[in-house]
Formats: sequence, C-alpha cells, structure tokens
Amino acid sequence: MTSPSTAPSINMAENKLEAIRYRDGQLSIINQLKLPLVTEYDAISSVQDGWDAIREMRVRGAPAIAIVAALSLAVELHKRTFASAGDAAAFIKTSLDHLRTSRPTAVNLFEAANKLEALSAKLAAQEGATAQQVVAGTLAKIEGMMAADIADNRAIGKHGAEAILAKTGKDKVRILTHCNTGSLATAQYGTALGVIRCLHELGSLDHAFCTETRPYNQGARLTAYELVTEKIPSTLVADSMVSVLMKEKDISAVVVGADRVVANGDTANKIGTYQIAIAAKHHGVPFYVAAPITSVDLDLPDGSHIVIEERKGDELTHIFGKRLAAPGINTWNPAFDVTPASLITGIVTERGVVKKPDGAPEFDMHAFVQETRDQKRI
Ligand SMILES: CSC[C@@H](O)[C@@H](O)C(=O)COP(=O)(O)O
Repeated sequence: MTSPSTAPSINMAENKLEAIRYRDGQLSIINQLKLPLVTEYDAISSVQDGWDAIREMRVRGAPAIAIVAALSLAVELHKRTFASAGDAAAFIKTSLDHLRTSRPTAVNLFEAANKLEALSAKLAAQEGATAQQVVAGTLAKIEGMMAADIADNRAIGKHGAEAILAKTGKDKVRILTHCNTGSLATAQYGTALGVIRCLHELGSLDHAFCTETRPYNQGARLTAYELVTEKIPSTLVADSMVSVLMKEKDISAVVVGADRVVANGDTANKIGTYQIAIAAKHHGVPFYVAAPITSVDLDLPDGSHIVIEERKGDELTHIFGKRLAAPGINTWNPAFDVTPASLITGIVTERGVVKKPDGAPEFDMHAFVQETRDQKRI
C-alpha cells in the first residue's frame, strides 16, 4: 500500500508545497507523521488506503481530509467497471459511508460526501443512465475540488489580509496562528496561513508567530516547516507562552483555521484555540477565524452540538514513538475545542468576512451564506 519515495515535497518549478499529488487516477500524499525530518509520499490506491491515511493523520487538516477522501474514491472509480448506473451509485454511496467514519469533527468531509452521494444518485436516476455517465460525472466533481479549494484559499487570504490591515490601521502586522492551516492542510496556499502568506506577499507582514500545538505539534512540525520553506519571518512559541507573547510582543491579530463553524459562529478548531481566544480578548487583540464555506455547518445551531474527536493517549505521552510522560499516568486527549462566537472578531471566508450584526454577541451564518449564495462556485 505504501510506496515511499524521497522525491522533494517542493515543486520547484512553481515553488509550491505539494502535499497531495493527483494525476490521471493516481494519488499520493506526503506522510505528515514524518515531517519535517523525512519527506515521503505514500501511495493511496483505494478508499481503504484513504480512510487509513486520514484516521492515522498521515493527512490532516479539514479541507485536505475532504479532498483526500474524495480522491481515494476517484482512484477506485478509475480502476473499476460497473454493470449498471445503479451499481456505480451504490458503490459510491458505500465508499462515502465508510469514509465518513474516518474522523468526526471537521465538517468538510461530510459536506463533500453528501454532495458526491447526491450527485451520483441524481446521475443514476436519469432516464437511460449508464455506469460510465455516473462515474464520469462524479469524477469530474471530485477532480474539480482541488482547483476550487486553491481558489477559495487565495480569496480567503486576500479578504483576511485586508480585514486585519483595516482593523489594526497598521502598515505592518504581527500575527499569531495555531495548528497548521497551510498547504499541508488544504489543496494549497492555506486558510489562516493563507492570510499570513497574503500579508507577506503584500509586504505587510512584520512577523508571524506559530504555536507548537501540543500534543500533535502541527505548529512546530508543519507550520514552522511551511514558514521556513517560504522564508516568511517567523518564530515558534510553546502553547503556554501565548498570554505573555500578547503582553510583550505587540501581537496585532490572531488568525486560526476551523474544522466546523456552526450557525451562530461558534467554531471547533484544534485544541488550544479556545484558550488563545480568551487570552486575545483579555489583551484586546482581534481574533479571526479563516475558513472556506465548506467548513460551515448550518445544521448545528451552536457549538454544544459539535462532536469532538478524542484521540489515543499516546499522542500525549510519546513524541515520535518515545515516551516522555511518566508511565501509568492517565490521559485525556480531545483533539479539538470550541471557541464561542463571543470571542471571535470576524470569520474570513472566500466570499468575504462575516461580522456580527451590530451589538450582537454571535454571528448569523445563515444570513451570510444566503446573501452570498450567488458567488457559490461548487
Ligand atoms: C485549514 S485546516 C483548519 C483546521 O482543520 C486545523 O486548524 C486543524 O484543527 C487541524 O486539525 P488536525 O487534527 O491536524 O486535522
């Protein structure tokens, strides 16, 4: 299943980090468990390979999870033949049902699965539909996801950079981010890290700070890797340093990603986001969430309904397979927390920045999605 290679992760021609490689029905991903010390691509040859890579966090980050899940299905659709349109749609549904069980919190996976299931069922229900038509229509949708995600991330970067510069009134800003929301978490460019990239491109970034993001260290391993690779002026801090960082290092704004933004704007994101938002409120630092509309879940009214994934304790007790915690200690390892809307300044999407209605403590995501529906691309 795994075919390691030592090919560089940077596409030098385009100077882009390629975490997900997909060409003509062939898919491989950088094994993010090994970054930043080893760059190794794993082949994903089936839906089960995709499920395993997501569950084991060889690929992670809300948009990347959805894209790899869908592409793992595309890989199988390229190889298989079906007796009828109904058989093709049934296989797609069964595959998506399985992929939905890989990780629970990021809504992008469910959003993509629902769309693909509905599309393939619709194609199969058409008069005289063939298996080839169902497969071709579903593949076209899946194969468009990467391009759409990159375009969305660029738009998020622009909207976020403009919002932060307007809010702070500064020419150059100092931004704190958490977890990894860059090219490794998306198709490319990133969401919150896309905002930082855009500020850098505009010459408006003084400095970026990234947290370690314990216990899984997405900040120290992955965000730091992206920042250093792109020569963005940046500094790594431990999660426990965030309050003093805000007190002493003139942080202009915080920008983080999201795994699920619900109807009132409450946001599930990597564990530790909530305490950063509290510290930001105390220090008067604007706190932005940057996420595509595919991370918005209008079915849940508030954050208390979000299912938070709990992961194995050894992510806490061990680093790179080496124990650091005292043997016998109990662990609690929720992978995400929910930041209440009241602590969030704005939610940056590809369609613009969502603000709270005047004086309201929460966002109206329903109204925003409705108002901007015409701009919807996928
Ligand atoms: C653009 S990625 C946004 C979020 O998915 C990201 O901040 C995050 O929480 C990732 O968690 P992970 O557990 O690494 O999948």
